[in-house]
Amino acid sequence: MWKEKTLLMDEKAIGRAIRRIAHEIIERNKGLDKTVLVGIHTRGVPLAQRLGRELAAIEGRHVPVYDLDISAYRDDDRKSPIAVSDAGKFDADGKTVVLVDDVLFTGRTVRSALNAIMELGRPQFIELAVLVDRGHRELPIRADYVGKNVPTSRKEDVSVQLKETDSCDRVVLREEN
Ligand SMILES: O=P(O)(O)OC[C@H]1O[C@H](OP(=O)(O)OP(=O)(O)O)[C@H](O)[C@@H]1O
Ligand SMILES: O=c1cc[nH]c(=O)[nH]1
Repeated sequence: MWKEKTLLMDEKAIGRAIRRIAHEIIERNKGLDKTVLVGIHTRGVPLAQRLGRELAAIEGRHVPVYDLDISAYRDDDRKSPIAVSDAGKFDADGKTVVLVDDVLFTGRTVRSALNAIMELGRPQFIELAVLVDRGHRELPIRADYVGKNVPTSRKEDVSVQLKETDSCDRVVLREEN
């Protein structure tokens, strides 16, 4: 049983973090000409969609958003690890792919996502955006865009809740009861 300990981000803080990351992506990539977003299932997908809407609102242009379901990849179902959620086919060749996830912990999910993307094309750059970086990396992986850095113990858990998948927008630090 998990017990909620601390509210790390409320709805406003999540919204502000996504807006800031959108500005950082535009600044770092000098626009959005080659940018595509890939949300990692589950909560990376609505976060990528929100980021896509922010980018469109700021720059006045559409940015493709795709879903990546790592569980399909891990189960060795190579048929379609990328579920296309945007018009047209996933095309990463020469592009800047921004991977989006809710929490970065050991880095193993991102490693699987990198494998899946590299098998599907040859992006020029792959960047990583996460809402929360909670530390404890087990692989040499870091995020380029971070909503909030949260020092945690290994016994704790960061629970990201989003309206699209949960009943509300909040990020909570939990501990085992
Ligand atoms: O850096 P890591 O150690 O890989 O941990 C981070 C991953 O763990 C969670 O996903 P989870 O596998 O719990 O699935 P979910 O997104 O469906 O909740 C989270 O959404 C990240 O994708
Ligand atoms: O704390 C954690 C660790 C991995 N994935 C999560 O969603 N939270």
